[in-house]
Amino acid sequence: MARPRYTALLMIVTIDGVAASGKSSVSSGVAQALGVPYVSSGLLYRAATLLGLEADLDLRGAPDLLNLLGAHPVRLEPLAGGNRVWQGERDLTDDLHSTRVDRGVSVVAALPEVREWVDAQLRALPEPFVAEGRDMGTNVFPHAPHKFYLTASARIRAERRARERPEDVPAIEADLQRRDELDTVQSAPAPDALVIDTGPLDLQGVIDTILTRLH
Ligand SMILES: Nc1ncnc2c1ncn2[C@@H]1O[C@H](COP(=O)(O)OP(=O)(O)OP(=O)(O)O)[C@@H](O)[C@H]1O
Ligand SMILES: Nc1ccn([C@H]2C[C@H](O)[C@@H](COP(=O)(O)O)O2)c(=O)n1
Repeated sequence: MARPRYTALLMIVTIDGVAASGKSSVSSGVAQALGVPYVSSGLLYRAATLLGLEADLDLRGAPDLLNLLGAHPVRLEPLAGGNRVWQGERDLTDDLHSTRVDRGVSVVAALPEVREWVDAQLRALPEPFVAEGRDMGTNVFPHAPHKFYLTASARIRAERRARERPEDVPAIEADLQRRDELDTVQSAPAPDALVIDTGPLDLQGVIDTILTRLH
């Protein structure tokens, strides 16, 4: 294997941030530059939400949700170009970013039992990787040597998301602000994380900002 260009190659890099701050896109770009997978922790919360919705469960009911997840295990496949989430042979990935999942996932993510379920899967993954989410640098991988936290105004984030979805910006902005509030508990930046306001930067600019700190 060629000599690593970045000191982070053999470690964990955490990229946390608020909803639609660019975590997945930036993590994918950083991971591809490093030649390592990136891990999208939010997808596991989204998968639990989707399966709970499909089973018509009360998303506040941890026991039924955990029974469902135990009976039909979910697997996160971290790849440098993007994550896939499987339940048996079923690829759930393309159904995880719907508005109905968006509107239910904060409820599921607030359940301690579901957080333990997610954290156990993340900590079992073989290093190195880039881990993105809300609490990678605070709770899941507190000893990671390289931590980043992405922010941007709700309006800027909504404008970016509107390019992906046929919804108007004010509606998306309101949804993002609601999710920000619901996710506040687990979304604070780690004290040793570099906070990056992505508002003035394009996507590559954010990726480069991070890579320059990984040499
Ligand atoms: N700095 C940037 N400049 C312009 N567009 C960006 C920037 N960062 C991300 N984007 C775009 O904003 C949208 C949201 O990014 P992304 O899905 O990576 O955010 P996220 O934080 O992972 O979202 P979620 O919290 O919903 O998982 C995507 O279309 C992405 O390409
Ligand atoms: N480590 C994490 C990752 C995500 N969540 C919550 C926050 C969101 O409401 C939801 C989906 O995350 P996203 O795909 O938008 O990054 O899951 C969390 O609590 N902790």
